[in-house]
Amino acid sequence: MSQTFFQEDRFRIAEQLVNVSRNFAEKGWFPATSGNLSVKLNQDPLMFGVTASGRDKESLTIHDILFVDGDSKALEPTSLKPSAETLVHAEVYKKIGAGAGAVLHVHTIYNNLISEVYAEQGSVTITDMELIKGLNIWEEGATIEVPIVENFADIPKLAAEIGKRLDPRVPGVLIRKHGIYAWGEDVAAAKRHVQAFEFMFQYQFLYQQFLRSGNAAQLAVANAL
Ligand SMILES: CSC[C@@H](O)[C@@H](O)C(=O)COP(=O)(O)O
Ligand SMILES: [Zn+2]
Repeated sequence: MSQTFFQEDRFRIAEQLVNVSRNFAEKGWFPATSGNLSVKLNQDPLMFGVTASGRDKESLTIHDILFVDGDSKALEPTSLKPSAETLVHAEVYKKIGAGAGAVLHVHTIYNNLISEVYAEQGSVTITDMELIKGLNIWEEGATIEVPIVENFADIPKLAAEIGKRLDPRVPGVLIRKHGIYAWGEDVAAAKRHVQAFEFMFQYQFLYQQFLRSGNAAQLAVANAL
């Protein structure tokens, strides 16, 4: 990769990350500086732009993005520290290849709830929802299994466990009581995937709660009258 290409792309990439960061921050998907974002520059050798650790995503700027290699080492001198979870991004890029051009990580109430409710099963099954098409899965009545991994504090271990569970058809992995990592071939696709997952997690959690509340039985009786 030439230095010119790198210089031209870094600005474009940083701007894309800032835009998606502001959008998700408005939804409250980055509480307490949580979350991290990246865009791939090159697959082999791996190079990507990633958010600096501990940044408030509501006020992210292009100066909060640094460029790293597959071992999370900065590609150029910088005072910025890469996200503590940079190795997870690298793992997704290495394992998914061309299908992962951007990786987005958010912490939300519903992805945390759903990851805990289905933790013992090791995955959450989502079936026959229109927004599965938002993941670019078009078959009628499709079913997906979103993997759930334990929230290991050891990041190399966390990255390795995520790597073992990746399914190229399903562009996301939940971490138990932590959040989701989702990816796509570019930032727009990764953003769409995060939105689709979050919608489906919220629906699934609330629907299960509705079924357990007894309202479903009342509704069935009312419909039968
Ligand atoms: C502020 S708690 C969240 C962190 O522990 C981590 O999970 C996270 O998502 C952000 O880490 P960061 O190093 O800022 O990229
Ligand atoms: Zn996190």
